[in-house]
This record gives sequence, C-alpha cells and structure tokens, in this order.
Amino acid sequence: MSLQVLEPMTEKLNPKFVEISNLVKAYPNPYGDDFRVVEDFNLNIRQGEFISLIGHSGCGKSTVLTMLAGLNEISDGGIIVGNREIDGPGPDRAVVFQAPCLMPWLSAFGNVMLGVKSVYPHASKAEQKQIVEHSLSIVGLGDSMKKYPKELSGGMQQRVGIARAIALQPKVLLLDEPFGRLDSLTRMELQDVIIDILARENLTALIVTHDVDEAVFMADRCVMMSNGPKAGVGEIMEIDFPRPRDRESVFNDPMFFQYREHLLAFLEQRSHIKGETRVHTKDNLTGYMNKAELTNLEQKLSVA
Ligand SMILES: Nc1ncnc2c1ncn2[C@@H]1O[C@H](COP(=O)(O)OP(=O)(O)OP(=O)(O)O)[C@@H](O)[C@H]1O
Repeated sequence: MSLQVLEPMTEKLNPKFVEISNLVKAYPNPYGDDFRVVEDFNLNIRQGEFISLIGHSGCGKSTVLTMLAGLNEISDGGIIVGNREIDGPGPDRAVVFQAPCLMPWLSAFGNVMLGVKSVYPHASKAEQKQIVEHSLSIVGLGDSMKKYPKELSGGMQQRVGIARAIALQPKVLLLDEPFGRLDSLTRMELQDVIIDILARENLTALIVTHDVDEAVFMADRCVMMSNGPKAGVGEIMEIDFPRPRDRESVFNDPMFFQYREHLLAFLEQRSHIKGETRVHTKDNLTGYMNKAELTNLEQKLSVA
C-alpha cells in the first residue's frame, strides 16, 4: 500500500515546491522596538529534496522550522508550499520534535490513529486502520502496535512520533532535532528509517540538527544559517552523494570529510557574516583545514 492512496500528489518535481521569501521573525522587546531573530531568510526547496538546516545554538533554526510548520506567526515575508501561501498549521506539513510527546493512555496504534482521525475523518474505519498499520510497520513497529508508551524505549517512542507524522500523508516533513535525545546507534537506525521513508514517499523534508555528520549524510543541501540576531542563510552546500545512500560508502568517501570540514569551518569562521548567500558545490568548496586543525576545532565546538 502507498501512503498516497488518499491524496495523490500533483506538484511532482516542482523546483520551488517550498518558497521562503524575505522571512522575518521579530519579537517585541520591553524597550518598544523589535528583537529581529530572523531577517530576510530566503530559500527555495525542490519537491522531494532533503534540506539540513545548521547553525549556532540560538541563531533561529527552530524559529524558521516552526514558521514553516505554521506554529509560529510570521512577522514579515512569506512561505508558499505547493503553490499555497501558508497561514497556519496544516496536514500538508508534519513535524517531528525532539520529544515525541505521546499520549500515555493510548497505545502506539492509538497515538497514530488520533492524528489520522482528525485529518481524515471521512475515510472509512478500515482505511484509517490501514494507514496507521502501514505507518507503524514502515518505522519498524509492526509487532509493537499495541504497546503503550511506558512499554517502549526512547527510540521506539520516537518511531511512533515519526509514524504519527507520516500517517498524515504530509507533503513536507519537518524534523526538529528529532534524534537529539537518542544514543548513537538508535540515532543511526532512525536516520536510515527517515531516509527510506523519504525515498519511498517522495516527501520534501527539512531537518534542524547540530550534528554535522547527520547534516551531510542525510541532506541534498546543507543550509548554514548566519548568527543572530537578524539571522539569514549564510551559505548553501550541495551534497553530491547518490541515493539511495549507503552509510558505509558515504562515510568512507573522501568527499564526506571535505563536506563536514566545510560545515565546521563555516560554524567557526563565517557564521557571523550576513550578506549574499554563497552556494557551494563539491567543486568549489573552500575553507579547508588540515586534520589537526579540524580535530582542534571539533573539540572546541563540542565544548561550546
Ligand atoms: N517567544 C520568544 N520571545 C523572544 N525571543 C524568543 C522567543 N522564542 C525564541 N526566542 C529567541 O529566538 C532566538 C532563536 O531561537 P531558536 O530556538 O529558533 O534557535 P535555534 O537556532 O533553534 O537554537 P538551538 O539550536 O539552541 O535549539 C533565540 O535568541 C531565542 O531566545
């Protein structure tokens, strides 16, 4: 069964499936003027593309994601998803947060069903059940549907969170540090789950992450945000690894080292600069360091 049964996608291969234009988020401050967290943030996302959004803590990554989700009011500028300007949350966009926040009195099946019923109230009971079961199976919980959150590990709970999101059959999947609380093995497993789902369902996705390896491994483009306030897109780096991606060959590819080095160099050196967005392909990457400098920098960033 395909998750597109109820609502077939019509905007295939749209190069500007998501258009974020001159986006601003400003909060009023006690002095009567605005604290502009994000300003002139511009980004177009292709249908089916996977974007990773990376930047220093507090620069405004989650702010951009929640505005795209429709959960945070847009102060200025706008966001178009599939030819429609967004003005609030909608089933075309689903979010997976760091904590899955499951209803403790409902089973995994019940938690996923909750969203399906509200988004597809007119689908038959059999169709709703089929969507829930399918979503739980593709995240690897086919045998644990009847379990309650307290009977599930942190990783399994996050799988339910992912199933709940994809069961809504969104066009855009938004991931806000979804693996931040998980151990590295579970994190890798869930990265693979997400990559598989996106390939299968042709979903467009954006992940906010602090993990440079994750940003490179998962994405088609890494978008690096400049430091706030007034944060915007500092640089964009295209990741030229074929899909489907195989973890071992990606991590052993010399380009992987160069991509992550470039991201780290941005975080260290350029993230305060705001101006014209620089776009990098594998042929024009800059900012290389030698291995010792890189190790030094990684240690510094992990302490910060
Ligand atoms: N309701 C609010 N009122 C005022 N300022 C806010 C509000 N919500 C967020 N901010 C500010 O917006 C800025 C960006 O926050 P945001 O959570 O988007 O950053 P982030 O890059 O996702 O951070 P992190 O990586 O640490 O999660 C921060 O300086 C934060 O203090």
